[in-house]
Parts: sequence; C-alpha cells; structure tokens
Amino acid sequence: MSPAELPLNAPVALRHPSPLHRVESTSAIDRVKATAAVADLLTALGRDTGTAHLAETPRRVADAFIEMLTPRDFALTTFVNDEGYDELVVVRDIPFHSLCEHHLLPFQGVAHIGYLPGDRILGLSKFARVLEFFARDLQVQERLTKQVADWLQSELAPRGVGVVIEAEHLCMSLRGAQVSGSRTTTSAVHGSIRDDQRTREEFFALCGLRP
Ligand SMILES: Nc1nc2c(ncn2[C@@H]2O[C@H](COP(=O)(O)OP(=O)(O)OP(=O)(O)O)[C@@H](O)[C@H]2O)c(=O)[nH]1
Ligand SMILES: [Zn+2]
Repeated sequence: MSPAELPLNAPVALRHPSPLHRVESTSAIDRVKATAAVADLLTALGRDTGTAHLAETPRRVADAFIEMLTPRDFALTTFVNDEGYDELVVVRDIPFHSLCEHHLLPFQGVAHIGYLPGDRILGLSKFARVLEFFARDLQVQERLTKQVADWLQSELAPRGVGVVIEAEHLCMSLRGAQVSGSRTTTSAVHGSIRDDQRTREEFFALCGLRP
C-alpha cells in the first residue's frame, strides 16, 4: 500500500527502501576478494605492499569502497498533511558524495530536493536519507538524480517532485580534462513541478537556479 492510500488518520507511514531499488549488482560484496584485488592493484602499480604503511592498505581501501557502496537502511516517515499545506517544500544544499562508475573516483556536491505535498508530508531528514541511499553506489549523476525523484514520486505519491544535483566530478578535476571547479547540474521533475510552468519556475527559483 502506498502512503497515499493509507487512512488519513494514520500518524506515520514507514517505508524502507531496499537494495532492489538500486541498480542490481552482479554478486554480493566479498571483502576478502576485494582486499586481495587491491593488493594486486598496488603490486601492478609497482608498489611494495610489504612496507609498514602499505601493509594494511588493501584492507583499508576495500573497507572504504564497501562503506561507500553500502546503503544505510532508513524508514521513510510521513505524516498526515492535516493543515492541508499545498505549497512547495524545498530542502536546499544537502551535501552528498557518490562514486563515478567510470573511474571509481568520487563526485560530490549538493542536492536540492522539493515536493508539492498531497495527503501526506515527509519527514524533512528523509530527503537527505533518500539521497544518500542512492548515492552509495557506482553512479552517474543523471541516474542518481532520476532515481531519487522517481523513488519519492512512487513512494510518497505527492502532487509533484523535483530534484536538482550540482556536483564536481574528481575524474574531471584531478585527472583527464583537469578542469577543477567545474560543476555539473542535473534535474529530474515529476507531476505539477514538471507540467505546470509556474510551479516549475518557482521550484527552480527556490533552488537558487533559473528554470
Ligand atoms: N554523463 C556522465 N558522464 C560522466 C559522469 N561521470 C563521469 N563521466 C564521464 O564518463 C566519460 C568516460 O569517458 P571515456 O572517454 O571512456 O573515459 P576517459 O578516457 O577516462 O575520458 P576523460 O575523462 O576525458 O579522460 C568521461 O567523459 C567522464 O567525464 C556522469 O555522472 N555522467
Ligand atoms: Zn568518472
């Protein structure tokens, strides 16, 4: 049952995302194999993994990747919209980091997430939680943006959802093109924020952007 279908006097509705909502991985995480693979990588890069500083590095790197790729479960707590609040709610400048799936380097920045409530309003911290849930994955920015918007639209059933992500990709700034400081902006909008011009403009204005 989606939160929109719950009786209006229900105090809270809890939904848990599952890893199935993310891109399916080909197999489970294997910490031992990951550690051995990092050791092989260091050796292939001409490094001596026998030194005191590097000895534990394969395990540290494996654990760092496992941490960055493991989503934290959370409950999507919603409340009855008993005031009939019908204006936009926008949470701006939510910091996040994710891993670019082409280079395994971080991309990081901020997201602005908003919605136009229907029968229920969302606990404010859940915007950050949903974002983090999908960011702890191998990602491209476009997919991350859409996943957050699509998931909120289907689970919260609001009158509209908008997600804007502004991020710097270290694969573009530290290597390759080496354009440090450039930021990429992506957006995904649903419902009235997509279809109604005024609501759309207001959403992007509240995000600090022109539509
Ligand atoms: N659309 C999109 N592209 C991304 C994202 N993250 C990284 N990329 C790009 O993925 C592309 C991979 O291109 P390749 O030419 O195969 O990789 P490369 O030889 O390392 O390319 P350079 O980065 O240009 O040196 C690069 O242009 C990256 O900038 C993302 O989130 N979205
Ligand atoms: Zn990259």
